[in-house]
Amino acid sequence: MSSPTIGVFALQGDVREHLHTLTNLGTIAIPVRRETELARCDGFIIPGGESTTMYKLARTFELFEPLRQRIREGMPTFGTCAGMIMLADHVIDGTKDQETLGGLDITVRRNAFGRQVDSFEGDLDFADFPDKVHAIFIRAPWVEQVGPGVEVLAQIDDGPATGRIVAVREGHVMATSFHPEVGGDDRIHRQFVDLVSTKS
Ligand SMILES: NC(=O)CC[C@H](N)C(=O)O
Repeated sequence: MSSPTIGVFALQGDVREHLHTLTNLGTIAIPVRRETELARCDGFIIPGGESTTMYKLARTFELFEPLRQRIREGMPTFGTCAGMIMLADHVIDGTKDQETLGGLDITVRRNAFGRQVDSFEGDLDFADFPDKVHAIFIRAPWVEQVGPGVEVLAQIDDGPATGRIVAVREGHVMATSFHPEVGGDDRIHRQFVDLVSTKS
């Protein structure tokens, strides 16, 4: 099969790291700022950044509705950190006018880990990977509730946040609270590319 084209939401956030990882995995990775670029994509990544700014820019650039539509129609989509917030059906501690694309039947809490430990790293068990994933959290959300169709892929297993859900998948949509695009471990991206390849 020919290489899938995977778009990265490029109006805000750590776009370059995702493009780099996707290119290394042999996909055609493109930054997406407008609807015509979105139309070329077999799969899509929403990076870390600032979800309220992402929301506003997506509206301004008229990407919000087309993107929401593509996700509803089944385009495999992966969100990291702010991207997870964008894909959540419900947000706690969002700003008043913040809307999300939705796609995951989850409730996320923004900036959930609190000010004092707002950024940290740790090793996590992740779904069926034999070795732990090194996870980098930067003012990250956690998943407070999941609907019946949502698969939990990773949870915090140490410290005061033990048990908090930080990676999920529901059908063609997956998300992590942390940043797998940073740090050189491409296993989660690889899993996403497999998901795109089986769907396209
Ligand atoms: N690193 C990140 O993506 C942080 C997410 C940010 N706190 C938000 O609410 O959008």
